[in-house]
Amino acid sequence: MVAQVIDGKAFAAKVRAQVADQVAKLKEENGITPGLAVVLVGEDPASQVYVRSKGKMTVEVGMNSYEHKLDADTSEADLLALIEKLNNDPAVHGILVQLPLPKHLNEDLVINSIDPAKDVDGFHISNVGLLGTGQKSMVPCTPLGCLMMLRDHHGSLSGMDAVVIGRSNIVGKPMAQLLLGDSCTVTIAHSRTKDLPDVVRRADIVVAAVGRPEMVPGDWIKEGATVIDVGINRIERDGKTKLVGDVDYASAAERAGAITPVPGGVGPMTIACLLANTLTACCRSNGLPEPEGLTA
Ligand SMILES: Nc1nc(=O)c2c([nH]1)NC[C@@H]1CN(c3ccc(C(=O)N[C@@H](CCC(=O)O)C(=O)O)cc3)C=[N+]21
Repeated sequence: MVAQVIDGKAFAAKVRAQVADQVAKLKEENGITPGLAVVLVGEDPASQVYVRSKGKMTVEVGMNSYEHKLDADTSEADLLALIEKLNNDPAVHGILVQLPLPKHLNEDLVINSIDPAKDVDGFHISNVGLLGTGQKSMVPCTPLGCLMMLRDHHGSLSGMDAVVIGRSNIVGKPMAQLLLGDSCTVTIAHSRTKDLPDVVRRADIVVAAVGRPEMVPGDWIKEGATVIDVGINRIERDGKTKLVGDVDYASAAERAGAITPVPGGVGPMTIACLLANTLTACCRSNGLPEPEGLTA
């Protein structure tokens, strides 16, 4: 089988266009402009690239973008004070604190200081609990993007066997919750999983989110399975830097029914879902109906 390529870049452009339409309507009918605040602590070059790209796309869909760049040695008290200010700012509907944070800052404490209604990353313990109990929440952007692509490709996911490789709070665990919510039979696999290849071979849906370049070879993939590759790993090959996923694309594409490429798969969907979440947060805070097709 030669896999159909799931074009995340094109899908993300469609999602952003939907968001832009709704933002235009909000402005015209309600005089409201959604606003997203992004907080970056320190100078990690990769983080700077992502933050720039998020800011650009936020403005492109017609929202207000507020960027806060803080020195790497910013104190926890100063960061918490900024978050408190953003929590109380009515022009700000979404707050994202770029992760990872410098070591001296307590990530859990910082994330849990964000107003859950503005937590567009969906990392606050309240949102994690709401998602886990099937209640309305803010859903983490990367898993939401994966779910949108899976629903678009399959229609219903009901009864499918899904294996999520990776158990992070940011991707693996919320991804498993969303798949369970769509009535998949879900396995969360990780570095200690016994017979990982055989576990993966049972799956109709494989979501790889481990952060290890090309660790899933094609012969772990069941013929016709759908492969969602969340990994974004920068590697050196033939003297050049190259972006690869957690899946060995070439061999997996020979067996999968459908597969997301890296780059151009999950990554662009993550940012599109961040904008979708900001719109959702804005609608909810104003007591307006939620945007259709942009929530879990
Ligand atoms: N609080 C927080 N929320 C995040 O959502 C968050 C974060 N912190 N820290 C860093 C990671 C990483 N991340 C990406 C988003 C888009 C691409 C993306 O668009 N990638 C493109 C191209 C990447 C490239 O060329 O470098 C692609 O895959 O096609 C990648 C990575 C969001 N993150």
